Amino acid sequence: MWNAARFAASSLTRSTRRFSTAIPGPCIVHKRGADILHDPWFNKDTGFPLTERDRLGLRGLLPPRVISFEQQYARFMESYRSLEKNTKGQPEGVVALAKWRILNRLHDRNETLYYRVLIDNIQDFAPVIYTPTVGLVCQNYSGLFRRPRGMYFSAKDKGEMMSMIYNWPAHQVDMIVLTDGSRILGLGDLGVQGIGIPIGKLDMYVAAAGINPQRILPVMLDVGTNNQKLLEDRLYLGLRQRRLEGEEYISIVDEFMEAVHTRWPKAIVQFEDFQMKWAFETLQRYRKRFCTFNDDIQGTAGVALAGLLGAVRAQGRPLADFVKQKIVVVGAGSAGLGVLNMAVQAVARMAGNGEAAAKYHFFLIDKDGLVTKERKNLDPMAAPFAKEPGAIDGLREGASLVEVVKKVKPHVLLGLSGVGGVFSQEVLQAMRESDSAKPAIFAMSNPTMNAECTAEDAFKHAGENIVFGSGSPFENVDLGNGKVGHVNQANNMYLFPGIGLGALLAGARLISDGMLQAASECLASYITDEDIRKGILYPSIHSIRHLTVEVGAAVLRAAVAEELAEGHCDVGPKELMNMSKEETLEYVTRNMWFPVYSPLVHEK
Ligand SMILES: NC(=O)C1=CN([C@@H]2O[C@H](COP(=O)(O)OP(=O)(O)OC[C@H]3O[C@@H](n4cnc5c(N)ncnc54)[C@H](O)[C@@H]3O)[C@@H](O)[C@H]2O)C=CC1
Ligand SMILES: CC(=O)C(=O)O
Ligand SMILES: [Mg+2]
Repeated sequence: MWNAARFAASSLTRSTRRFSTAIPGPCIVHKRGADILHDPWFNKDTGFPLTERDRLGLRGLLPPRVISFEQQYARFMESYRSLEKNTKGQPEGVVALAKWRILNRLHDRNETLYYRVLIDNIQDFAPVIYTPTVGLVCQNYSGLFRRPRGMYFSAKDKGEMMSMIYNWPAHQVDMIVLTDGSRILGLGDLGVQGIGIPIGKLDMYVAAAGINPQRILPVMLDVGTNNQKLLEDRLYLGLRQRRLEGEEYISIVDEFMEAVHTRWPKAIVQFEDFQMKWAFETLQRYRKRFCTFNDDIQGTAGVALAGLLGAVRAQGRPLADFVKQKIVVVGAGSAGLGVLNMAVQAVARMAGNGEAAAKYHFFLIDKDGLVTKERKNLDPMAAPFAKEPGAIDGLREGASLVEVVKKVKPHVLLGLSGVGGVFSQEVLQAMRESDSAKPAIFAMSNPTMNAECTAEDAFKHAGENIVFGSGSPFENVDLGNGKVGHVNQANNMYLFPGIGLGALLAGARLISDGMLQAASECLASYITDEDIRKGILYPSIHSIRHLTVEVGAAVLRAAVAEELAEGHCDVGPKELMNMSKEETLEYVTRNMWFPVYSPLVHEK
């Protein structure tokens, strides 16, 4: 297995590392000849040196000229840039899918080159392999399907999973992203087609956290779909049945979790894009037994909290003023409730009083308007945030968003509703009357068409003085006279890679609230006061690998402090405990994979 392609980590800076002359250690392969060319983990295309071609039985299977990694890289980028040029003016979706296809073909052929171009060009490529294009890919997945990636466990595999898990070719798996496809971004139930999400998230793990791509596993749990259009689609590749519910459903997830942990006891499982009821239920069910977390509930909450704290700083106020901020959260799903729970914990910590007082300033709105205690069938997860009807500015059960904003004059308006445009012109204009000198608007739903508002509309209607964040990327807004409205990408991608990396390198037994809080605080403190004054709440995606080192180290140190760290490979818990902050950063960086061609050595 590939274990030596690691770079001297201390040289990692905020900028991207260029081609190095350091000779990477060898990598053992158990294949020869054409089998290697067809294995994207080991394939180097025309980059195999002649001696290696001899060693591996490749002579004659490739054109004779050896092309260097740098030349291959340049050649790929040239094709990508000409594709961009040639598709100019074509519909957005067509261009997006064409870009995804060219990257996907490289992914399927040569992972080393793929991850290198991804890391170096993350700003250009993240929107293709992650949100927004990944949403379009999922919607069209059955038609786009050419080669499988990851594993599929279906309701038909009940009783077989313990043996199926051994069909995966890698001996070791560190990071698993699992979905059941029931709530893919803001696009709803996409059934088996949701596999694109675990693939995209794990690509971000490799690019940002340096997780070895041979040790990642995207997984789809196909328990059916309630999407009628898909059930009637003759091309649909998933089970053509309605979703399992209740005991039948949970027994499938249980069996999968047992199978994974039998084969890879230290693997971390990230739950992604589960509908709310199962998102919370599975989190409670597994978080104490396995090293697992729910990205939509916990990763999103950490990123949002960092943004909320940044918004306080942007107003020129001390952090302690967070307890006085009035925050309207639109969307009472797994993401919105996750954010509120974490924000309440933060307020309670800062104010040193009970959580009940903290909730006073938080307002929750769902598809039926303001959530109050009068709500029929009030969801128990939303109940702690339900307001006493009439108690605040006379606001009644089900009050509309615009009414709430007009009466509350919130410091922050945060959308996790999955509904595009729900921050209408009237709502945004009402934010001009906010009690904040610099109101914050977060339109966090994905993909772009599901964002609660566009960046342009936010600055146009709510005023130039806002801070703005969106889940999917938007261009900065030209405000005229040389002024720029900065757009932050408020996306859990700034935390989940570091959470997974820190937990992995700690050998954490589980992922605690303290570890998640450490991740969020690390992100919040990453931004300088000077940047905050410009409305910058999150780092540029260029810095994501550097940020992830810091987040990973913070998570690791929190695991050590809580005595949850059992050690990783040959680094035991005592050694982790004795590491200084700098040594922890160095340890994390040293263990991150970086794509270079390693000499391949064949072993039977
Ligand atoms: N930026 C980021 O990092 C993340 C963004 N998200 C996005 O958040 C969105 C929601 O995700 P979940 O909470 O998991 O979904 P969910 O389906 O659990 O919850 C959606 C909530 O929105 C409410 N809602 C629907 N229509 C509404 C309307 N017109 N006005 C007000 N509320 C309305 C629903 O009642 C429900 O409470 C998705 O679009 C997802 O892409 C989720 C996780 C991370
Ligand atoms: C970003 C993410 O996890 C979501 O939109 O679901
Ligand atoms: Mg998600």
